[in-house]
Amino acid sequence: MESTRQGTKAHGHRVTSEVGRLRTVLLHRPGAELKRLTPRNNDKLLFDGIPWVGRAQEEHDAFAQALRDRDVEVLYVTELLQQVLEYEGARARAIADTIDDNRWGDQLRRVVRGYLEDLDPEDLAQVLVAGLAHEELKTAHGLVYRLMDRLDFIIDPLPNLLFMRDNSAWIGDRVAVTSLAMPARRRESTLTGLIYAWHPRFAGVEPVYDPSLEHVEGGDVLLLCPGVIAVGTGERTTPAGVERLARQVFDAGLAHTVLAVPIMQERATMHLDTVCTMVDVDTVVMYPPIAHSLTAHTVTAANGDLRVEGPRPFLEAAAEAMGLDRLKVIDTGLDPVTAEREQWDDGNNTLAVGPRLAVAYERNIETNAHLEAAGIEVIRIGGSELGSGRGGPRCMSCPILRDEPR
Ligand SMILES: NC(=[NH2+])NCCC[C@H](N)C(=O)O
Repeated sequence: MESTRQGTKAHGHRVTSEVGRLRTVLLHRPGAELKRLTPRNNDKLLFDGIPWVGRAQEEHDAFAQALRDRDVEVLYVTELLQQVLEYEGARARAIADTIDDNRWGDQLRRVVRGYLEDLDPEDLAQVLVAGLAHEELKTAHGLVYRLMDRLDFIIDPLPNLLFMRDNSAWIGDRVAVTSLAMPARRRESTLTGLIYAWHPRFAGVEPVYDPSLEHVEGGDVLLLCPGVIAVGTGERTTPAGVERLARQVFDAGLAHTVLAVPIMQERATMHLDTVCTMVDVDTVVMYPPIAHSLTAHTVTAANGDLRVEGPRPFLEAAAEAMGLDRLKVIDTGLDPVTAEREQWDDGNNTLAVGPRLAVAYERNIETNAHLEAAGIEVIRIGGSELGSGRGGPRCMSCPILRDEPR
C-alpha cells in the first residue's frame, strides 16, 4: 500500500457523554498476550490472576456480540493496527518506538530492529501486542542477550490492552491519546496513537492529548455531559495530569468545566470508573461507601488561566456544572461486605449503550438487581476470566461515536 492516505471513507467519531446512544466502539479481543502471564509476572503486568485464555476470548466475543445485537459497530484494535502497518511510515514509527528501550544495548537493538523489519504487517502487529520472549529471538548472541534471564521478555507483552478505555478517550470530535502511568502499559498508547495518526478512518483527527504529557488515563475521564468532564486523580491520573487535560480541553473549546476528583490511591480504585459510572443523563451508579464522601475541585477557564474552586461534595459540584438540580445516585443498597466484593469485581463499571441501558458483569448479582429495580435495563455478560485483570465493561471499551445525549 502506498504511504498516502487514500480511499478515505467518512466515518463519524464524536463522543460528548457517557450515555448517548452508542454507535461505534473500539475493543481489543484478548489473545496471545494473555498467554504470557505467569505467577512470576502477573503483579508487574497488573493482573490479579492467570486467566484461562480460551474462556476469556469466549467471554469477550459474547460482550462484542451483545453490543452488535444492539446495532453497535465493533472495531478491533489489532485489525486497525495491521491495516496501518501496511504504510511504510507507520511501520517505521512503530519499530522506532519499540526499539527505543534502554534495557537493550546497541547490539540487541540492531538484532531486534532487523527481526521486526522482516515481519509482515500481521506478524508485526502480533509482536507489538504479544511481545517477544527471549527464546523467540534465536538470532541474538550479544552480551545483553546472554545475560538476560531466559524467562524474561525482550519486548514486554501488553495484556492490559484489553482495557481499551485507558489508552485513549474521545472528547467531542478529538481524541486524547493518554499518558499511561504504569510502565507495564506505556506502550499501549503508542499503538493507539499510531492508529489515529495513520488510519484513513481517522484522517484529519488531531489529538487533544498525547503520551508525552503528564499522566492521564482514560478510566479516570468521565464525560458527565457535553462541556463537563470529571477526572479522577489517584493511582494513575496525577493532579498535574488533570490540570494539563483541563488546559488542553479548554483551549480546544471541548469543555467549560473540569471536575478534579481525588480517589483513593489503591488498586481496588485505580480509576474513577471503578467507583462511578453513568447510566442515564442525570444518574450515576456509585460504590455506596464513597457516594457521599467523594469530593471535587471545580476547574474553569479564567482570563487565559485556570480558576479552581472547592473542594465540594462531588454530587453537588457535578450537578451544578451540569445544570441539574440533582445528580441521582442509584442506591445499590448493599451491605458493606457485598459492596466491597462487587466493587472489586467491577460492579460499578457499567458501559451504557444508551440512556438506562447498560452492560454489566453478571456475577455482581446484587448490584445488577438494584440497577434493575431503579429502572435500568441490564445486559449481563460473563466476566470471570476477563475480570482477572480488574476491569469491567466500561474499562474494556473505547466509545468512538455516540449520539448526543437526550
Ligand atoms: N478503566 C479501568 N478501570 N481500567 C482497568 C484497568 C485494569 C488494569 N489491569 C490496570 O491495572 O491498569
